[in-house]
Amino acid sequence: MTSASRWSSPWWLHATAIPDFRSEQGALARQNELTKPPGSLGMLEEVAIKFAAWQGQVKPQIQLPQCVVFAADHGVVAQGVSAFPQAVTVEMLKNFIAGGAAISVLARFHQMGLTVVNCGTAIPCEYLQGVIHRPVAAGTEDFSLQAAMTNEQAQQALDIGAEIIDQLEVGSDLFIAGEMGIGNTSAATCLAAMILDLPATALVGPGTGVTGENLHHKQQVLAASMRRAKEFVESPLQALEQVGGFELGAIAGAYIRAAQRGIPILVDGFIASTAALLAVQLNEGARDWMLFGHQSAEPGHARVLEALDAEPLLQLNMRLGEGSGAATALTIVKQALALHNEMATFAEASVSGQHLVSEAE
Ligand SMILES: O=C(O)c1ccc[n+]([C@@H]2O[C@H](COP(=O)([O-])O)[C@@H](O)[C@H]2O)c1
Ligand SMILES: Cc1cc2nc[nH]c2cc1C
Repeated sequence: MTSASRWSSPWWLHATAIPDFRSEQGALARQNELTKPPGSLGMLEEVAIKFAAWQGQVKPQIQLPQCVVFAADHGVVAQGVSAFPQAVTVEMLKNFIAGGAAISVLARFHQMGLTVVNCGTAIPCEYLQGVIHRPVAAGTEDFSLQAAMTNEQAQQALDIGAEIIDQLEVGSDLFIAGEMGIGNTSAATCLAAMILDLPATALVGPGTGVTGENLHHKQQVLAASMRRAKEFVESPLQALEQVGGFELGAIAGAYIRAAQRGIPILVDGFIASTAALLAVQLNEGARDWMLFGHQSAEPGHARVLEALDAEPLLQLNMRLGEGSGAATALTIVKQALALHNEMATFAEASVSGQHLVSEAE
C-alpha cells in the first residue's frame, strides 16, 4: 500500500531526484565547442543539455523509452459533452493492444514500450488480456451533480501511477503518459480551471469535435459544474476529487514518481499537461523532470502550458491524446541528442584538416 498512512507523509510529497548540475555544465560547454555558432541549434541545444543533467552524463542517450496509456471513463458524459459515445474508450483499449491505434504505430516506430492501464472504464473490460487492470470504479460520478470521486479514490488513482512507474523495465530512460477517456477534456478543463482559478469558459474547447450549439452546451455544463464544486475545493487533491478523472490522477501520480526516480518525462497534450499541472501542485519538484512535446489544438492547452512556464517542442494542430504528440516529439528529442553527441568540435574539425575557427577567436 503506497497511500498516505496516519503516521507518515504521503509518498507524493517525498523529495524528487535532483538533476546533475556538473553534467549540465559539461553539456553546455560541449554545445559551445561544436562546429556551429553557439545557440544556433536553438531549443535542440536546451533539450540535449536537459537530458545531460537528467542522465548525469555529458553525452546522454535514449535507449528504453516507455509510453503508458491510462484509460478511464467520465460520468459527466451523461450531460452530452463529447462528440463520441462512452463505448469508444473500451473499443480504443482493444485497438491499442491490437496495434492499430496512432500510439501503437508510433510506439512501433520508436521501438518504444507501450503499456495500457485500465483505471476504470464504464463498460467492464477485465477480460481484455494485455491490459493492466486497476479499475478504481466503473467511471467517475457525473461531476455536474456531485463529486467525481471520493478522497480514497483520488488517492487510489495517484497510487496506480506510482505502481506503474515502479514496474517499468529497469533502465527505462524516458516516460510518456498517454490517456484515453471519452469526456476527459471536460474533466481536464474543470481541473485546470480549478487549479488556475479561471472560469471554465477560459479553457473549454471542442475535444473530440464538439462545435456550435453543442460547444455552447458544454461550456454551460462545465461552468455549472465549477459553481457546484468550488466550495469543496481547498487543495489540489480536492480539485481531483471534485472534477477530475481516474486517468488524470494516475498520470499525476506517475509523473511525481518518475521525478522521484529520476526518469525524464515527455508530456503530451491538454489532458496530460493538466495532469502535469496537478502533479506540480502536489509536488513542485516534479516540474524539474518535464519536457513538453507539443501544443495541442485544444484551446485550453496554451493556458496550462503558460502556467507551467513550458515551451512545447511542436505545434502541429494535433488533438488526439494517447501520448501521440509526445511520441511525435520524441523524434526531435532523439535528433537533438544525436547532434549533441556526434557533431565534431572545432578542435576535432581542425585536427581532421578543415580549419574551422570562428572570427572571434
Ligand atoms: O491531448 C489532447 O490535447 C486532446 C485534445 C482533445 C481530445 N483528446 C482525446 O479525446 C478524448 C476526449 O475528448 P472528449 O471530447 O470526449 O472530451 C480523450 O480520449 C483524449 O485522449 C485529446
Ligand atoms: C476514435 C478516438 C480515438 C481516440 N484516442 C484518444 N482519444 C480518442 C477519441 C476517439 C473518439
